[in-house]
Amino acid sequence: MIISISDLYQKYLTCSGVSTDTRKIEKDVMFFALKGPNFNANNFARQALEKGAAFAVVDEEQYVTDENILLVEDGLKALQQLANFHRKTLKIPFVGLTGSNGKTTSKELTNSVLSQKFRTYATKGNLNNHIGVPLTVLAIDSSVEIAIIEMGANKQGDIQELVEICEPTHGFITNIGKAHLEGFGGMEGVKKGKGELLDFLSASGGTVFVNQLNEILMDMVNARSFQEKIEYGQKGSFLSAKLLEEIPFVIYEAENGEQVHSHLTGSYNFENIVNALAIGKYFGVSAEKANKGISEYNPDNNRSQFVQKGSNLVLMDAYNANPSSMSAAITNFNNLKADKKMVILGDMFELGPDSPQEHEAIGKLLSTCNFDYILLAGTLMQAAVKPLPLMKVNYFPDKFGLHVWLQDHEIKNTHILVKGSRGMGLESVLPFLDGKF
Ligand SMILES: CC(=O)N[C@H]1[C@@H](OP(=O)(O)OP(=O)(O)OC[C@H]2O[C@@H](n3ccc(=O)[nH]c3=O)[C@H](O)[C@@H]2O)O[C@H](CO)[C@@H](O)[C@@H]1O[C@H](C)C(=O)N[C@@H](C)C(=O)N[C@H](CCC(=O)N[C@@H](CCC[C@@H](N)C(=O)O)C(=O)O)C(=O)O
Ligand SMILES: Nc1ncnc2c1ncn2[C@@H]1O[C@H](COP(=O)(O)OP(=O)(O)OP(=O)(O)O)[C@@H](O)[C@H]1O
Ligand SMILES: C[C@@H](N)C(=O)N[C@H](C)C(=O)O
Repeated sequence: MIISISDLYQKYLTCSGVSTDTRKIEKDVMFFALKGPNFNANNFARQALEKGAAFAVVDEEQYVTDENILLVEDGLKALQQLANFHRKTLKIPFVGLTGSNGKTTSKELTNSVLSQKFRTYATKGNLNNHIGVPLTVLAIDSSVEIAIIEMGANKQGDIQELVEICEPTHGFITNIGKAHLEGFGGMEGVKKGKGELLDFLSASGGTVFVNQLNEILMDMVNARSFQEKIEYGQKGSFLSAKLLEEIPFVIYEAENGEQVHSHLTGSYNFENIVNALAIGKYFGVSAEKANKGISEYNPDNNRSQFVQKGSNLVLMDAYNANPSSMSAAITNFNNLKADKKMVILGDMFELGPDSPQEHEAIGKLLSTCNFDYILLAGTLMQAAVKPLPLMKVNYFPDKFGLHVWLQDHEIKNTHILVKGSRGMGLESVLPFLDGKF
């Protein structure tokens, strides 16, 4: 018999957590069997119990072979409904955020600031989709005072689905950029899709935060009405900070006059910092503590991360790439003072019909920069070569050619930017960059 969500919730309350993967299972969890492109996890229900799960939730009756295997109509929907059921029991602020770029960094910074004063729970890593958001919500226990939920999308409707699960009380959009253009159907589609967070906050009496310096976001916010609107970024507004240096690392002057040194590079990361400062101030975190939260945050996972390789300093930004973040990273790197500079750039995915012109635009931007080496990899990046006839460019249709080139050329005392879409996995170049070849 199909179990109701409220009965499932009573069982969840006796569990140590929730898991969707028998390869990473922990004792006494509730295992949800999901279906994906590679596996039907109903097949792993018994294995989940054997590995220590307290219950396994399946959506095909033939797998109900134990009293602790529970049947639901649809495993994914049940996971989402359970998360929302749990959400409704948590009477705490939920800060929801989305945007084309800077979500993870803004989320980590916001968490770092708020955790100076509160017990917080923030999305782990990048668990930001229709599976990741429910898992995040279900990991929040009653000791948590503020939740920070990152929401990702690659098409319209995604954010709508996520806000209905996590019901944010507060929220902001980091920015609107040229990311996932294929699924969103262009920039207007991105605005509409990301705007689903604003629609929810508007309809539910929530609080919106908006950086006044971002005209697109201001227009989107001003097109809706909100119970509470917190505008920041400009002198005289709710909160402002002054960018003093952006490269190699952002240094800013805070409202309390402190000069704060961050571990983040580029003016684009200053925007992420200001988001976190505004939210911290709203929730009553003192300026000193908020600044401490910002200066303590050090990026990892290949997002704007400086790595020393022999005599070379590598700016690893290979977690993802799209026209907005690629342009921001190139422009920032161009401003960096160094004797020798190299860029290793890979394809940007999910751009649909705009892909050739967006790659070409990156070539045009590179033609205005001053780099000693330009290495471009991937079939899409070929379009970036055209605007660079007079420059010394090395183009490789695949990573193999790029690796061979790096093996054959001894690169020393050079600053190197590495950026490309996740699917390119450009972190593979790291072993070739320590100048030992
Ligand atoms: C469904 C799932 O969680 N899959 C993960 C799994 O994939 P796998 O290759 O093993 O195969 P299946 O998906 O077919 O598996 C089905 C289930 O079977 C489980 N299972 C498998 C084998 C086994 O021995 N035991 C098992 O229990 C399995 O765990 C499945 O539950 O493993 C992969 C490797 O770890 C994971 O990568 C895969 O995760 C998928 C992709 C996923 O969506 N995970 C979420 C928890 C998540 O939040 N992932 C984020 C990335 C989110 C993201 O891409 N965000 C985008 C925007 C969102 C767009 C949205 N519309 C979308 O389509 O997602 C952004 O730009 O930010 C992360 O992992 O970082
Ligand atoms: N405010 C910003 N504007 C433009 N680009 C940015 C901004 N913040 C970060 N980036 C770029 O995007 C990269 C990824 O940052 P981050 O992981 O914070 O974004 P994200 O939106 O979470 O991406 P994803 O959802 O793919 O993880 C950074 O390394 C940087 O190149
Ligand atoms: C990894 C995923 N969240 C993402 O950002 N995809 C784009 C297309 C990328 O990899 O650059």
